[in-house]
Parts: sequence; C-alpha cells; structure tokens
Amino acid sequence: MESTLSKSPLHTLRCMRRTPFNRLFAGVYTTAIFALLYHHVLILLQSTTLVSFFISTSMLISDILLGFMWSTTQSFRMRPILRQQFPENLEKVIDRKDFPAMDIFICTADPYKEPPMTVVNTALSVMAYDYPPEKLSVYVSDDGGSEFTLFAFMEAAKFGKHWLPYCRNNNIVVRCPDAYFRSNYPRSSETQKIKMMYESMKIRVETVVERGKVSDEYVSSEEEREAFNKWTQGFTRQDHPSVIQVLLEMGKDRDNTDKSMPNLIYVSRQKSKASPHHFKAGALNALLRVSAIMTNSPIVLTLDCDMYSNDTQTLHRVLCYLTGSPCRPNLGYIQFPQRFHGLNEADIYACEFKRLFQVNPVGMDGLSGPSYVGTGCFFRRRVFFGAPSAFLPPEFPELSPDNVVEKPIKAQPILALANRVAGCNYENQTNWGSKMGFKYGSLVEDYNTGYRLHCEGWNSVFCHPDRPAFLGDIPISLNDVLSQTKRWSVGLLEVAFSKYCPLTFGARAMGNIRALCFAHYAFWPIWSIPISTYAFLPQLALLNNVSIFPEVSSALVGNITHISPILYYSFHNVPSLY
Ligand SMILES: O=c1ccn([C@@H]2O[C@H](COP(=O)(O)OP(=O)(O)O[C@H]3O[C@H](CO)[C@@H](O)[C@H](O)[C@H]3O)[C@@H](O)[C@H]2O)c(=O)[nH]1
Ligand SMILES: [Mn+2]
Repeated sequence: MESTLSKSPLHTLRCMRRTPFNRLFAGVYTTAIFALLYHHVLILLQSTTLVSFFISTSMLISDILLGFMWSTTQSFRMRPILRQQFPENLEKVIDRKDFPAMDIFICTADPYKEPPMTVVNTALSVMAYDYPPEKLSVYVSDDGGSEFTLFAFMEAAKFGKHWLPYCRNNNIVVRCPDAYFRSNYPRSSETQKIKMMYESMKIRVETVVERGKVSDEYVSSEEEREAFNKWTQGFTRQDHPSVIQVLLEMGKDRDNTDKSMPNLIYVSRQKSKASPHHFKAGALNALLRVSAIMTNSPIVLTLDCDMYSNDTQTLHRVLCYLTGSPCRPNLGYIQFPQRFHGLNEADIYACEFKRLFQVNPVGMDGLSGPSYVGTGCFFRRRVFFGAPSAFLPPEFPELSPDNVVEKPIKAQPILALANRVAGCNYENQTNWGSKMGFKYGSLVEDYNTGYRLHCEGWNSVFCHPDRPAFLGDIPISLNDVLSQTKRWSVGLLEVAFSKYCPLTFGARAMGNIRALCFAHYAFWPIWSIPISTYAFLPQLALLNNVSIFPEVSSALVGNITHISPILYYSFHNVPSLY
C-alpha cells in the first residue's frame, strides 16, 4: 500500500510562497503600531481640557483594540497552506465495498422559517451521493417538532426511490432536485416525468403546510397514520414526546431499479419546558446518541437544512484523508467552507463572509486545522468521547463509538433505546455537553465545539475544492442579518469571557499562535468599539477644535501614524495577500 500511495497520492499540500513576506510585513507593521500608540500616549499626557482628554483616551483604546485584532489576524498569515485531493486514486487503495459507513445529520428547527421542501432537498442531495447506499444513513433532526416536516419526509422517501436511480443512471452532477430543475437540464421524456413527480410532491407538501394539518387523503398507510397520531392536543414544539420514525430502511427498502436505498430516519427529540434544550448543540447530541444506537457509523457529517450537496464526489474527498496510511491519528474533523448560492454581485449585507469561511481557514490549516463552522463538516465519531489519548466511555456500551450494531434499525429494543436517549432528561448528571459530544455554554456551538476539540489535542483539515461541496442560503433581509450577527457576537463573547478564554486556557492547551487564531473569532465582536469610535470621533474632535492626528510636519511618527490606519485597512481587505 505504501508504494501505491507514493505513486498515486490521495492528497497533497504545499505552503504558500508569500509566507516569508507575510512574516516580514508583520514585523515592520508591529513597529508602526507601537509608534502610533506612543503618539497617542504623548497626546494624552499633553491634554489640557476634559474634551481633549476624552478624545485622546478613546483614540488610544480604539487603536489598542485595533492593534490587538490586527495581531490576531497575523496568526492566519504565519503558515497558510493549500491542499489538493485525488479521489480518482481512492479505489487503488481501498475497495468500494470497504468504504466506511457515514451518518449524515440534517438539522431543522422551524417549518415556517425553514420550509420542509428545503430540508427535503438537502436530504435528497445527500442520499444521492455517489457512495454505496447501504453505507449511508441520513438522520433529520426536527427541533420544530412539526408533522409537516415528517409528512414532507414521507413524501421524500417515496420520491427518492425514483430520484436516486435517475441521478445514478444519468450521471447527474447536481443532485439536489430543486437546484437541478432550476438549471439548464436536458428536456428528455424521462426528465419530464421525474420533474412532474417532484412538482406534485412539492404541491402536496406546500398544501399541507398552508392548511396547517395533514389531511387524511394524504396519509397512505396505517404506519403513517400511527406516526401522525403522536401529534395529540397537548403536542407543542416546546413540549412533546420524542418521535423517531424510520422512513427508509437500508436493505429492505429498494428503489425502482431494485437497488438498496440508504437509511432515512426522522428524529424529533423530546422537549419539555422544564428542561433546557441547548438549541442546536442539544439537537446534535441527541442525534449522536440516536444514531449510535441505530447505525453507529464511524464518520458523521453535520449539515444545516439550508445547505445542499453540490458535488457527488465529496465523500470520496473525505476518504482521501480518512483512509490509507499514513493517516493522521489525531485528525478529528474535515471542514468544507460555507459557500452560498443566489449571491448578487453586490452582496449588500456582506454575508458571503469570504474571509471567515474561505481565507482564514487556509491559514489555520497550516497550524493545526480550521475551526468548525456548523455545517459541511465530517467528524470522526470518536472525537466526541474525550481527547485522542484519553477515551471517555459513555453511559452504556451501545453508545460507544466502537460498538457494532447488529440488530435491524426497526427492531423494538433498538427503537425503545433510541427513544430513551432522545429524552429531555437523559443528559442530567452525564458528561454530554461538557466533556462529551457537542459543547454547551455558547450560542455558537460550532465554534465552541471545534475550539474545545483543538484544546483536547484533536486537529482538523480544511478541504476547499474548486467545485463547492455544499451550497447554502444567506440571510437576505437586514433583520435576519442583524439577528444573526447579534447571535454570533453573544455566542463568541460567551467563550471569550469564560474560563475557556483562548488567550489563557487556549494558549496553555495549544500554544500562542494557534490560540490567537481562535482568539480572533472569540473577540470578533470588539471590532465594533474602534469602528464606532472612528465613525464618530473625528467629527467631535473637529467641532471641538482638537487635533487627533499628528500634523504632517511632526516628523516620522506623524507620517507613519497617518498612513497606518489606511495601510491597515488596505491589507486587511485584500484577500489575495494572505
Ligand atoms: O434550537 C435550534 C436552533 C437551530 N437549529 C438549527 O441550526 C441550524 C443553524 O441555525 P441558524 O439559525 O440558521 O443559524 P445561522 O446563524 O444561519 O448558522 C450559522 O451559525 C450557527 C451558530 O454558530 C451554526 O450552527 C450554523 O451551522 C451556521 O451556519 C439550522 O439548520 C437550524 O435548523 C436547531 O436544530 N435547533
Ligand atoms: Mn442558517
């Protein structure tokens, strides 16, 4: 195998050529920042009135914060690397029948904000991966506890039996039905037929959501009726029993060409007003346990419901890192960037977050790997059970990452246990959320979990192929943008001001440079302080006749300080210079 790998590698990496320049620049620029701060201190000491004292102090504080944020960004420039995968070499190293099983988690939380058809499209796009279907299990977590979402998935299970073979036989690249039918697809009679099926499913699902109930005419079997019976009078989204419904069972359910379908399982964990639900992290932990009981695949993909798969080869790319030797023993997860569709040229709310999702992770990748961004991330199941060298056993052996599930997923004991671990009080007095699974304590469970895994000694890989692996929706209204930014800011500050602060706990656990990368995110909201100061202070200073910038004649310091904010912003905003 060694020799096969050296002739046809599965992945390569190379350091970027600009690295020495970046380091030199960081050194020179640090001197400029100190000169600027020195100038501010001098002005502060010379201030004679209250107004000039206030203005100089504000400038000093803003520039200290800007300088600090600048220094955190430099950690991303210290060793940026570029990776490449060669999925075409995979089958030289591992037989298709030996591919590892994958559990795919899709989260949804509200049938009105996240229409069930969007969730269905995400699920169908991943069910149709070019991967042995008997190795795929798709779990949908419905935190909205909505019968409409369950109904949509019953429909998707039926439509999938036509869609999957259609994609396979016609080598379709975009396997998300909605995106496919929006593209310039070939108008053959087979395609028209499948499009009609899709449209009629869509109408049924949308009618059900509009009417606010699943009418009898849409329920086609006793099993389905029984599932909907769980939505009794007292069933609300904040208070309801767990609902776990197997919609497709691998091996038993077959498509219209008689090939096996992947598993498709609907999970709505139990909710009660009296127990905390821990938002998405709670939902993911419930899914981790339910999937452990039912399939326990060694690799887990987390996806948001608004992100569909845009490349059938993605799982092969992931395997390039997880199979063959040498395989990094501490490799915990593989993160794909969040990329978006439907962006307009101007992207007026700047929601693409290119720096956050595409530029900075390249820098972190050269250190110990990118942070987790909540979606498009493949984990080894083992990472959720303690540090690489200190396995933390779960409450009972069936939850253990090395347990092999032998019973079929519809077996009564399996379903009973799955419902038990999806209970709202199950986590009381356990390590879930603190030492095990996705971490609680922050609204940005993704950043928090990724960061804590790195502190434990896990590392990660950034996989950024030219063809986006996943495409998602961006917020398109100002209200959505503001609420998203507020949620992120609160969540990040929760980590920054906790005992796990990257500057203290992080620096001890992983060293200064890596910790600075994580600190950059944790302290991201403090950008608002210097930005607001710079927005308002110059006018105030002008009105009060206070000079905040040095005069051109005041020698070296003046010149440097004049150009430094300009230089700072130009360097910060040119992505090609990382
Ligand atoms: O109680 C909850 C709340 C949210 N979600 C799901 O979590 C996902 C992300 O939530 P959303 O409200 O869309 O947050 P965004 O700010 O758009 O998402 C970004 O930020 C989140 C918090 O950091 C990450 O979890 C996401 O992956 C990341 O895309 C969605 O699929 C939701 O359905 C739940 O399952 N349960
Ligand atoms: Mn979202």
